[in-house]
Amino acid sequence: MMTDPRADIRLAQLHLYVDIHLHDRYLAPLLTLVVAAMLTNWVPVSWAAIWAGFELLIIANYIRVYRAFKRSQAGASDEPHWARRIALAHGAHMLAWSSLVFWAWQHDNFASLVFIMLVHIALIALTTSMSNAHLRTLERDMVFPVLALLGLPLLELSWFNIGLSLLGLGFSVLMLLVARQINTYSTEALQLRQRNEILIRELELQASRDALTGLVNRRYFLAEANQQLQAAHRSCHVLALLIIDLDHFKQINDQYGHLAGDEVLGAVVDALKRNLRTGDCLGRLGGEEFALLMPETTQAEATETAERLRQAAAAVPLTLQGQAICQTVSIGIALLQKEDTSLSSLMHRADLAMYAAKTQGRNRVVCELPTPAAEGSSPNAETAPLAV
Ligand SMILES: Nc1nc2c(ncn2[C@@H]2O[C@H](COP(=O)(O)OP(=O)(O)OP(=O)(O)O)[C@@H](O)[C@H]2O)c(=O)[nH]1
Repeated sequence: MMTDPRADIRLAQLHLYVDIHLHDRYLAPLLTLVVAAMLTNWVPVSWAAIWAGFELLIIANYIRVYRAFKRSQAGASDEPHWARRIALAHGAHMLAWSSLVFWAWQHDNFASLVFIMLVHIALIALTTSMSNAHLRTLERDMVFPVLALLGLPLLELSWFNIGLSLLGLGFSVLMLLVARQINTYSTEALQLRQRNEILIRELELQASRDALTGLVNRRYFLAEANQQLQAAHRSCHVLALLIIDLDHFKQINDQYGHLAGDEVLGAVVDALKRNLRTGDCLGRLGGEEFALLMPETTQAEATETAERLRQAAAAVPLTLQGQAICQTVSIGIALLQKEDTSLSSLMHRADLAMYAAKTQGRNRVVCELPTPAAEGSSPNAETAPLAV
């Protein structure tokens, strides 16, 4: 399913926001205790304790929400939900700290003023630098600090308080502009990363796929087959390899042209694909030759599948220049033996079986003769002669 790339980026930004804010789990409780101790200069100890108690609960809650988000493996469509939950949980923290203005404010008390401004400036500076990763949450985080600044003149309507409020608001606006700029840069960086990931995925796909048929290419198939071969040896499982080759395909090209030949190749491969089991790997070795790797497959099962594929290819309805065409395939089967330490001997035997099918008239399946131990058991059998 396609997702909105901007939604993916917003989700990545929310992760960034949470990662940065998770540092708070050590610092915020400590700062809370220091500030509560200082608060006792202007409010009774019990009030400061209540403030600290609430704030510690709020910290525990937003860290719980952050962790739940990190564990949730949320997709891009869940981002608005988590952004709201996180903004709500962290908003409570912003409210608690912004409210210090009202707890500590005292008429004509210089120390209280310094405390308020210090806490408030630090709050705005920390918020804009820590929350800028996710713009919407940053804006929500800034609501309470700004409201607290606007509320200063309500405590005492004086030019001094109005000036402080304006200075604070000016500082907040400036910090917000800087935060937005940083957010623009981080968005660009995330977009670049996203584009790179898409390009790398496309390149990897192109490097492993055959453009005409969409099958895995020779290089990928051989790597996959080598891995399957080692795994089959380790677990003593049977493994079958089929080589599938189109019959008299040159005639199609010569008579109807290369484009028509491409069409036939595509149609035959589509028919083969429709008849595969999950777990089997069909690859294009080159030209009109294909290979099918069938893990945990006995000779009887491989022969049955090969026969099904042969019939499916021959049944593909093809019409070229008004003429009905029947494109057949010849299939050779080899089963993994204990002496097949590398893929080449197994492929060689499957190739020999396929050529035997060609020489015997094409449009048929040939399997190397099973030794008694090979059928339905481990790949520890002796190599057998070809059988038709
Ligand atoms: N249209 C098209 N033709 C291809 C492609 N790859 C290989 N071929 C052609 O496939 C033909 C293979 O011819 P041959 O190797 O003589 O085999 P054949 O005619 O199928 O005969 P047998 O295999 O003996 O039955 C050649 O004409 C190649 O040019 C391809 O991607 N598209």
